[in-house]
Amino acid sequence: MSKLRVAVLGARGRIGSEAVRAVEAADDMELVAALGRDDKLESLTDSGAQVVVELTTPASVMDNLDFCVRHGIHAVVGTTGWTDERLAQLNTWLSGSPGTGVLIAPNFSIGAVLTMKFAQQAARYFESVEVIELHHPNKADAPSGTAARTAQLIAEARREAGCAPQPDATATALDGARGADVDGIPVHSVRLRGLLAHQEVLLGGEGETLTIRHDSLHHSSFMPGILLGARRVATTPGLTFGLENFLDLN
Ligand SMILES: NC(=O)C1=CN([C@@H]2O[C@H](COP(=O)(O)OP(=O)(O)OC[C@H]3O[C@@H](n4cnc5c(N)ncnc54)[C@H](OP(=O)(O)O)[C@@H]3O)[C@@H](O)[C@H]2O)C=CC1
Ligand SMILES: O=C(O)C1=N[C@H](C(=O)O)C[C@H](O)C1
Repeated sequence: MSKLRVAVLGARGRIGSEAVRAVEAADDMELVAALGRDDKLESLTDSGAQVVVELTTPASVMDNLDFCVRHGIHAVVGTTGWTDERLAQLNTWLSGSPGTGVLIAPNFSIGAVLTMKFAQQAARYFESVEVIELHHPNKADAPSGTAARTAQLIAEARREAGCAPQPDATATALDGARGADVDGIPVHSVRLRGLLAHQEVLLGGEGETLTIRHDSLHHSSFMPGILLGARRVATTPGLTFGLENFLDLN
């Protein structure tokens, strides 16, 4: 059977360099291009890449996906910075290239995907919910894509269950003291040398709290999800948001 021809964009970055090694080690894949900021996107078409793994920066990802979709190259995207406007733009591009698949995964690690699912399940049963994400200080953005997605999922679950807004009578003396407001859920970002990627969801009710915590201790935690995404995206046309769509979590 022929191997899946995979290219990595952002190949010299923290997660991109790990993805290069993971693709090289996969028996069913061939790494056909490993590109950095100054490399030409035409290398993707020249090398016959079928799937691109996009691990660059929020400033670069849209141009890269525009190129991929125009050339019918499927993409597995870990890069953060997704807004409704960006998703709408991507969907417009995809509508002009009906066979092409794009997976955007706010987080590729199974533990983080489960954290989001568990938080979504628990959200309706507690009066208060807050999200704390903790990352290395070189991370480009805050809050993390995972925390933003977690907060959105929690907010949706609470709306569907008819929950009241959570109580918070604080008069803040300093801007930011209560974190960022993501769809009504406070999200706090910690940047600390020594950390990699961590998240806690704190839920509180009368006389009890529940904490759901996940720790990515090494970039290897993201690799099974990236490889799964690369194997599945070519047969899943259109936009898929979240690795959970490729997992059987029931
Ligand atoms: N979804 C997930 O599970 C995960 C997502 N991420 C996300 O992935 C992204 C990258 O993170 P990280 O590896 O830590 O960041 P790094 O800064 O370490 O790596 C980004 C790399 O992308 C390169 N780059 C920038 N622009 C382009 C371009 N136009 N074409 C090709 N390469 C380019 C950079 O090159 P240069 O150094 O020359 O600027 C750099 O090597 C972030 O958005 C991060 O949040 C990270 C981990 C897991
Ligand atoms: O930049 C990182 O490191 C990570 N980025 C993603 C995010 O913003 O959620 C995924 C993970 O948290 C690591």
